[in-house]
Amino acid sequence: MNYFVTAIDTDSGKTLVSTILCEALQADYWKPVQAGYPRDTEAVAKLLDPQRHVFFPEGYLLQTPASPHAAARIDGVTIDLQTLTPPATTRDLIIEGAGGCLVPLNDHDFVIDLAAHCHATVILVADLYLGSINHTLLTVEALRKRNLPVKGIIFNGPSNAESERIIMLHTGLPVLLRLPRQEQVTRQTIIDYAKELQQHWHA
Ligand SMILES: Nc1ncnc2c1ncn2[C@@H]1O[C@H](COP(=O)(O)OP(=O)(O)OP(=O)(O)O)[C@@H](O)[C@H]1O
Ligand SMILES: C[C@H](N)[C@H](N)CCCCCC(=O)O
Ligand SMILES: [Mg+2]
Repeated sequence: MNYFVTAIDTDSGKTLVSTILCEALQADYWKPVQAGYPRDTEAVAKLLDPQRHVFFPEGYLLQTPASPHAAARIDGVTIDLQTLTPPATTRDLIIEGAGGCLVPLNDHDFVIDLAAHCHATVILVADLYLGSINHTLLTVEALRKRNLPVKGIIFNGPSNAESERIIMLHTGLPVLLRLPRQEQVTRQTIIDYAKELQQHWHA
């Protein structure tokens, strides 16, 4: 099964959550479009057992840390959604987006279109900064408008009980995990939160 990890913004914790998902589901990992360095694929691979997962090469590895459509233009390439076919694997595949849902890949397609193109179920990462209620509800509206299946939300970083309550009330989505801010992210962090995620996965 393919899972597409998106978020309400860039730097919301998709890479960290993707690593936990790979551990929890014993899944492989693919970042179709990487804009700038360090590569998310390397960050994920560093925290997982290399014997148990495949870390597929990026579809587009762009040099500039910018919106993919702009980074691609700087590199003199155009991102073509049709070339971004998920790699074949017998395991589950965790596909990590770039930035949020409506980040442009080119003048026509958005990151959210990749989720549909990959026939993936979406996992939404939301942090709880002031402004995140609006960003989260808008993101869920955009996903629903496209009839994309959404497995649930993962809240990342400092908690905010009232924000969580109102987001759950309006979206009806299950919370798959709450991931507090870590002083240090180690292999043990990934193992611990993978176990917690497994408990909510089939609930
Ligand atoms: N819960 C957390 N505890 C500690 N550090 C975190 C946590 N969540 C995210 N970070 C750190 O914040 C930074 C941004 O997170 P991350 O790279 O996962 O974001 P992203 O959504 O994948 O961004 P991008 O759109 O660039 O892919 C990273 O340095 C990451 O290690
Ligand atoms: C470079 C960065 N870390 C992400 N990979 C891309 C974020 C694009 C955000 C575009 C936008 O919403 O303005
Ligand atoms: Mg990332």
